[in-house]
Amino acid sequence: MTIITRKDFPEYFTFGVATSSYQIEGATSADGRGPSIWDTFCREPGRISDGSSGDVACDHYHRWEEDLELISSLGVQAYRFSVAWPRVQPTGSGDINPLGLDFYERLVDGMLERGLDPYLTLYHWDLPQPLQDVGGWANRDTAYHFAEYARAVAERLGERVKSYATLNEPWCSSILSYQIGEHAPGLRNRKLALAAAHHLLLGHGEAVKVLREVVPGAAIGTVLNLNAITPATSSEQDAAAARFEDGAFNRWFLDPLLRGEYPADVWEAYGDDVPQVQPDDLETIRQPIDFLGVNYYSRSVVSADGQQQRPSDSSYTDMGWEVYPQGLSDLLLRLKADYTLPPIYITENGAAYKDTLEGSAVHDAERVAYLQTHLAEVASAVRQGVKVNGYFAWSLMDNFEWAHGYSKRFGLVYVDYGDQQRILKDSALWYRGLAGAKVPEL
Ligand SMILES: OC[C@H]1NNC[C@@H](O)[C@@H]1O
Repeated sequence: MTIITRKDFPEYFTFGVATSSYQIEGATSADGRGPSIWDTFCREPGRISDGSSGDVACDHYHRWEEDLELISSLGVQAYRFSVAWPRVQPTGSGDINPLGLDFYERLVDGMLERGLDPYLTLYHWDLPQPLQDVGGWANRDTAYHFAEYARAVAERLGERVKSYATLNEPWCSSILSYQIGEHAPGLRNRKLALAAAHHLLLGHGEAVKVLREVVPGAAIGTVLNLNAITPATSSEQDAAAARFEDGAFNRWFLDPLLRGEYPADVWEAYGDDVPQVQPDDLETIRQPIDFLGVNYYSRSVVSADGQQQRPSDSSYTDMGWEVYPQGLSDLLLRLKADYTLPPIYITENGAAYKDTLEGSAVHDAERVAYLQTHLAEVASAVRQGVKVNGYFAWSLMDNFEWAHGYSKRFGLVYVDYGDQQRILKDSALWYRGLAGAKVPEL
């Protein structure tokens, strides 16, 4: 296995860790926070594999100072976190809740005091429930409400926040949520899902306009989950299936954001389910961004019969995802070849494994290997000319893994949910050795 060191990365390269509000904060009714679609979803029987919710999670809302100390101890330069819209604007429109903004102001100031660069995500899936009551992202108005929420956050936090990402993984908050039904609000309607995807992208564009006005000195961008996609065999049928999957999963978001158009092949296949697009929408969506966040976990091996293939010579994480590091460099080189790109950040990369606490240690060798091999691919892509400015490990600590509840552990830090103790896994120690290393004299 390729052993990588800090000198494999450019001097300017940022190492960080990432989390999201609903997955770690808990305190779901504290200080004026309103209900989100995930609070609702978790109460619907059968939606969450272990019947849990984010009501307590990692209790980060109360333990944020301890957690900032933990992040700082990892030697990273940056912390990627998200703001809970329902804390800031409990109904999703109208009144702003100052106590909600107070929490994020404390958090951001706490980062700055510890020399951590705040990388903020405005929307990581916790939509205020009252907006869903009138259609959620399938309702075009939500895009405009999102821009006003972005204004409230940026006006309070300003350019103390180095980087503002509008969305996290719009494919998940539209297709997985409104068509596949695995995520909140748990609908199964492709027309609504494609409308939600369009309005998420429109909300991104409207929010970028607001952020350019309010925080012109901050970096502004968005975050997509993208897959490397491989046909199962060399047959034309499998190749066509892989092209379509690439179109529906990757290009459906990349093309509007970076080219101002939807992929024509996929648009045609969607027939009457395509979204209603107003004349100026795509110009709004395609505004220039300062960075593109890429979340990469695995690849898709696609066959014409629609079955996901599982190559027998690969290993798999606890999520059942193939460990395929080369897919990350393949993806980055493809993005460079096919698009005019802003700088890229790997805003999420990591793996769930069944971790075992042994005294006060977790020997997660598989996760160390996963991180090492994927970071080696990032270094390779950088050497080949892809402008990657940073990498955020998913996740800082074990947390609420959506429909899997607390049954999947992605953290570099183990969380004992019984007493909320945080315990550094071997992967945290390894990552500290890389991220915290002094940048070699060039
Ligand atoms: O499934 C692992 C992660 N993927 N991206 C979004 C995060 O919220 C997930 O926990």
